[in-house]
Order: sequence, then structure tokens, then C-alpha cells
Amino acid sequence: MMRKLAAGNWKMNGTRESLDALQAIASAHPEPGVDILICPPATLLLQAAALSADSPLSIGAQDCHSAASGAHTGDISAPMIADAGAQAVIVGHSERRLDHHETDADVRAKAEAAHAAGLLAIICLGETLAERDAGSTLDVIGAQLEGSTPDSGDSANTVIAYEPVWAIGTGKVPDIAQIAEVHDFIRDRLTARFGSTASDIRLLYGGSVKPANAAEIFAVRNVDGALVGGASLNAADFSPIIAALESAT
Ligand SMILES: O=C[C@H](O)COP(=O)(O)O
Repeated sequence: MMRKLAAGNWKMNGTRESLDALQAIASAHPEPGVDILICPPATLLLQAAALSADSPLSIGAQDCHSAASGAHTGDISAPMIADAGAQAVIVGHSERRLDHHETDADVRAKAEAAHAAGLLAIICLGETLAERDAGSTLDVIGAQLEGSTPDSGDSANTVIAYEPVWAIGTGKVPDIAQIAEVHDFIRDRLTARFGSTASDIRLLYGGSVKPANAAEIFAVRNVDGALVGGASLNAADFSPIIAALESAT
């Protein structure tokens, strides 16, 4: 049976004192009915993983290189992330695709590296506002999904996060029908490619998820959790989102 996933992406936020939030979240959900993942910046991975070792929280990174090691100044590899005690890594976030010109092929290679290192790969997809306005959302999502998801993907090692670029950090959220359309589309495409395991590949929605809108989003068919940015930075906001997901399960 699939366990839904509440994932927090701290992005480029957080210093050591921010780790207090991990304890607060773990204390509020001692036996959660869903999986909980926090992805802090790389500087905090080792400490966050150590602090969470005996808690229901898992820790993930926000990116990895596609190579296991080598001359890539400033990058970290999937084996290094695993060595730090983390269990997951986000790949292909739109901020990486935009800021670092990452292509679908790059994202696919990173996801393959994550799988090879035994990490859960959270593969992000999302259309821009211009693409939505042009009516090409499903074409964009279909191409990203096909190009970014490796053949090694299955329900145990892969999560897909649908994050409309225009909804990230803006307070704007697609309407429920729009979320349902894209999630149904992703599920159908995964089923066509991967067969029966696709029904258990978790599909997360991301983009301005807050305590006030979480329950409505989690009621949508084929929404198996959320990838949360700003509202994951503190327990006061993230904990009600976790609770909403538990209630929807
Ligand atoms: O990875 C998380 C997403 O980019 C969503 O960020 P947000 O919840 O701050 O809109």
C-alpha cells in the first residue's frame, strides 16, 4: 500500500539553528500516517540526518551531480548524499532548470545516479505561465516526464513532483481541475511506460501549498502528497500540512 509523502524543500534557507524545526516536526508526528521528508541545504545534510536517525523523518538533498565523483567544483554526488545519511534527492527542480540550464537529459542522468546510490529520486516537472497560456501544458509535462525519468524508475525509487513554475512562491495555485488534469495525465503516461508499478509511484503537487489550501489539494485524485517550499521552513506551517495529508489518506 502506497504511503503518501509530505516533502519539504528548504531551498537556500537555513543555518544550524534551523534544525530545531526537525525536532518540532518529529515531536508533533511521533507515528505519522504518511512519510515525511525534509530537504535542507547541503551544509546541513549530515547534521540533519544524524538528528533524524531515530525519528520518523527522512532527510534528502536538493540536487546531485550525475557523476559519482570527479572534478566538479561545488557539486555533490549521490553517493556523497547517501554517505551523509540522507535517503532522497530532488532533481530537476525548475529553479535548477532555470538557474543552471539543466535539461531533461541532465535531470535523467541525475535521477539515474540517485538510483545507483540507493536514493529516492524526486523528479520535478512544471510548465511556465507562458506555456500554460499557450495551451501547451500537457505537451510540456509529457516531454519533461519522458525525458527526465530514467528506465530504472519504479515505485520504490522514484517520486514525480508536478510544480507549475508560476505557482512556486507566488501564492497562486492552479484550480483543482487543472491539478487533476495534470496528475491524471502523468499517471497515465507512467502506466503506459512502466506498467503496474506506476500505480504506486507517488505524484506530489508543489507550488504555494499552505495549511489553508492543503486539504483541498490533497483531496484531488492522484495527488499523493506535496513538495512544499516556504511552508516547510517551520513546524507551525508544515505540521498542519502533514496533518491534512494524514486526514486525506
Ligand atoms: O520545492 C518546492 C516548490 O518549489 C514550492 O515552493 P513554495 O511552496 O514556496 O511555493
